[in-house]
Amino acid sequence: EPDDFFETSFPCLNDTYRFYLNKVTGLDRKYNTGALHIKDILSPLFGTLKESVQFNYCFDIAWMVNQFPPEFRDLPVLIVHGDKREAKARLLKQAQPFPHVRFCQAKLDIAFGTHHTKMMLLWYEEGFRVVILTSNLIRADWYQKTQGMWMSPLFPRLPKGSGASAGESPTFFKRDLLEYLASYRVPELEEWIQRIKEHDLSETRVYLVGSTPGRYVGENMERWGHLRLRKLLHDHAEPIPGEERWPVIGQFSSIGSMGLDKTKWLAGEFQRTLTTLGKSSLRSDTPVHLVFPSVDDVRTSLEGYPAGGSLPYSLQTAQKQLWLHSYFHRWKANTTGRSHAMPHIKTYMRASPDFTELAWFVVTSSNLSKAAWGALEKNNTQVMVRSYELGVLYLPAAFGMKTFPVLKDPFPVSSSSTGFPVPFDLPPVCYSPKDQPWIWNIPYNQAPDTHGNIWVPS
Ligand SMILES: O=C(O)c1cnc2c(S(=O)(=O)O)cccc2c1O
Repeated sequence: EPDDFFETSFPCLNDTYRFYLNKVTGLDRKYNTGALHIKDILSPLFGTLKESVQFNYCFDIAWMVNQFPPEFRDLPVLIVHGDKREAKARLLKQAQPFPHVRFCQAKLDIAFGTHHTKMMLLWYEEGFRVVILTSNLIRADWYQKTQGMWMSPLFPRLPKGSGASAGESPTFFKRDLLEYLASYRVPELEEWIQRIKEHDLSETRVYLVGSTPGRYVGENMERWGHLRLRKLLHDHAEPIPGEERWPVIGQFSSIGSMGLDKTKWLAGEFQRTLTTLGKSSLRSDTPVHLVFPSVDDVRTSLEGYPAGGSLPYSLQTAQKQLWLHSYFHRWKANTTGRSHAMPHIKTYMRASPDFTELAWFVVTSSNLSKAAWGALEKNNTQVMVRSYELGVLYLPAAFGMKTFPVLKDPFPVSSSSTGFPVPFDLPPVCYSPKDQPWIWNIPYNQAPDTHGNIWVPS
């Protein structure tokens, strides 16, 4: 049920799951009803903004300022980023003309870690809203890519003097969000932690799945990354008869080094997590489908080869793990009209053998990488996470269901559907023998893209 004046006035949003795709320029309008542009998210229709925080990786500050409606355009914005040294200087220089934009540098003390987390904290006159998303704050990420977000309900202020545990949700989202923010250990977020404490987050039905750089032992191993996901699936999902035949699907826009064979991480600890449902886990016979665009998917996309600029799979990494490519499936999304809008969204899910039901669904900033999800070390007594990541887990039990039915036609969106709007076609389609995974740092000059261009990286 729409939770407040704002959402009822916005055209038909799916407020069962609050999972939305970005608008894509150039699609039939049918495929953009219920999809959101950044200007929609920041619109007064969702609340009267007072201040906001933008957690992200890549920023175009002047463009970002312009996405706010004029009446909100000079309200304070805090940027949480991971840039250092010259990159940090360039970022701060971008904000020279905008005194209302301030910065907070996230600590990145482990090599190759990045600040991938994408989140908006929106403080309104009327309350508070959280958006967890996959898009950078640059024009190209909101133009012709498939991107996703979870948009929270409007969280009202708690009555004065409410206790510390007030406003908690059945999924402990308030505690977990506060712990995630506290993990930055930066003064700039203190006032935001305090503000969130004063609000009622009890209507939240998703679980928070975050990553914060560090080396974790003991109970702390289950706080972040894939061991956090495993803990949630162990504690809040039910075993399913014949679950070994329920495939796992991972879909992402970049890939890290997975080691010399599948046992090193993917088919070991990561698959053990993804196949957990209640007490049972590692099903080594469970099908694992990985969705990553082929060269032809990129070539024939709306953006053409330049879409590959946001699919940073390098030749150096790919040639060390040719075994991985046998898991790959094409990017096909006729269901959402987005087969030619390359994915920058990242999603993970467990589907029924006939792909009509889901046991769970995750939308996140996390790509297929040990840096994002964490990797066990020291004989499985420690887990190392390199990057900041953030996503949400949808579990049927939190929606009073046993499984999520897969929604066949998500567009135009229907606000009351109980079907889950999976953003791409199920079952995923295997690469043909001629298909190759997109690799971003090699030339493609044999066939022109949709704009008649070839790709010759420098
Ligand atoms: O959205 C992100 O968090 C993100 C992070 N990194 C990217 C890179 S690279 O830093 O890996 O070279 C290259 C192209 C796109 C990227 C991107 O979209």
